[in-house]
Amino acid sequence: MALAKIVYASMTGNTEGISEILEEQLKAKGLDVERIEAEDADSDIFEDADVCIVATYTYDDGELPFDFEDFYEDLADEDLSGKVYGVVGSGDSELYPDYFCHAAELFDEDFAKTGATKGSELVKIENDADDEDTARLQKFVDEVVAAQG
Ligand SMILES: Cc1cc2nc3c(=O)[nH]c(=O)nc-3n(C[C@H](O)[C@H](O)[C@H](O)COP(=O)(O)O)c2cc1C
Repeated sequence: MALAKIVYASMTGNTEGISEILEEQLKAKGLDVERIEAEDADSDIFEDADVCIVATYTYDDGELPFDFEDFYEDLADEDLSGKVYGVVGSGDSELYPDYFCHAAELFDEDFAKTGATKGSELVKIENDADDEDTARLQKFVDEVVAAQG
């Protein structure tokens, strides 16, 4: 069975909630799923995964969460060819219009350097996921799963 790993950082719970929705949706598609907090993830965490997902909020005017800094620095050096990736961001476009979900954009760019296949476009969510966002996440999961070889 294919293995999906979701690495996430969450300070106030919004991204954690998003990661839980993703877990549920991926399991419903028949995948094994592991959800790992960024602070517990080494850069080689995706080595045994078929589907690699990062979910992150953005901090301090476009910055990565502190817990993701080391992981992010090393990600582009990993060889993830043959795997599929997808990124989901949570942010606040009203308070931070110029940096909305910027950390998620950074991850999306870096994953492209790993040789992995982009399974779906980046999903940006306004704070916590509502029903509409859950439907967008379902589309994201459907596409990511379908992109596997
Ligand atoms: C100090 C601070 C800075 C933030 N900076 C940004 C930002 O630059 N861009 C953005 O989209 N959201 C920004 N946010 C909003 C958070 O990313 C957003 O509330 C997110 O849902 C938090 O996720 P979490 O509940 O998983 O911690 C900031 C929030 C705080 C408290």
